[in-house]
Amino acid sequence: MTQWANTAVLLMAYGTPARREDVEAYYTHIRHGRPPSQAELEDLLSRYDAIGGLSPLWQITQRQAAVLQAELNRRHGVDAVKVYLGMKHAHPFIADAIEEILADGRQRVVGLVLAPHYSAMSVGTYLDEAKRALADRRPFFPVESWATHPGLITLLAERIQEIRRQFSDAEQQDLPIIFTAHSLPQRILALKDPYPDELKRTGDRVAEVLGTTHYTFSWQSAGRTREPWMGPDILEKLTQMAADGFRQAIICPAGFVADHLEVLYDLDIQAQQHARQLGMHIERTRSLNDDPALGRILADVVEGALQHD
Ligand SMILES: CC1=C(CCC(=O)O)c2cc3nc(cc4[nH]c(cc5[nH]c(cc1n2)c(C)c5CCC(=O)O)c(CCC(=O)O)c4C)C(CCC(=O)O)=C3C
Ligand SMILES: [Fe+2]
Repeated sequence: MTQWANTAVLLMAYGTPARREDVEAYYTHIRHGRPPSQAELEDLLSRYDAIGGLSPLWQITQRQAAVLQAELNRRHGVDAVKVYLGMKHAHPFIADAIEEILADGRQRVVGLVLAPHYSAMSVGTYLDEAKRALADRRPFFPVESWATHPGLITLLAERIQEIRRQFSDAEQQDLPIIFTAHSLPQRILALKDPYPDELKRTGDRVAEVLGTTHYTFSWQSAGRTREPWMGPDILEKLTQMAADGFRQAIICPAGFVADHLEVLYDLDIQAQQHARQLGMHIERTRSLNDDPALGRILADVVEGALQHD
């Protein structure tokens, strides 16, 4: 029998700078302590400017914690399972959240990342940081992946159905779906990292629910580093599709659960502009953000992690 009382959910997300003055420190943290060049910093600042100055990610992350908390309260009573936010690259950091959890006297910790697809380089590093900070002081129940949770599949399928209506009847006759996630350095492939397959499993299941075979995959938002990153990048993908005669497509950024720079800039500004130049009509699916359905999915995932306690 699972004991719910005194459980903590360490809900982890990327984090974003709270103020413009914090962008440099944030970027330095992402780069493992190496400060960016002036040009790199200005490039990042100009992308934030293009989406209105800063990212809404932190506000959305807080609302996502709230919908999960509401669902856990409904299922297990108020305060039995309490959600704590820990960011990878901004305040409150993962280690800060762990200290708060211990100070509150919580007896077990579920580690859950707001990204559905496991990679040792993404979700794996959040879980490693949580484990390091917890240092065996409480039992830890990590969630590695929720890529094929049935609720996630249904929700993404609904988001795709919803965006179809933005296209004319004629366009809907030939409307491929492009599932995207954040690119990672190519070296993860040599390590047999599950990440590409994780995204594929999500896309395959969503397409199956929609009853379509008209879909493909692409990576986006590759980092500005010297090493090669996984492709095809979404911009190359659109170029290729235009060359193959496609005039429209739906982009479903299945690797992300919130509106942030990668969605609002890389897709809504950069990819849109590229598509216009190619004469293509593209639309992206609405982010999950604080949809109560996301709260139910995350609550299921938390319960699944504790099943064997
Ligand atoms: C896998 C992955 C996810 C998805 C899973 C998850 O969510 O964890 C993700 C999400 C995000 N990445 C974000 C921001 C950035 N990521 C960067 C750079 C990098 N990302 C990487 C990986 C990922 N990142 C990597 C390996 C680097 C290179 C690091 C290096 O140099 O060694 C840079 C540096 C500049 C640039 O390259 O653009 C920025 C500004 C924001 C917040 C944006 C906002 O504020 O709204 C979000 C949600
Ligand atoms: Fe990133």
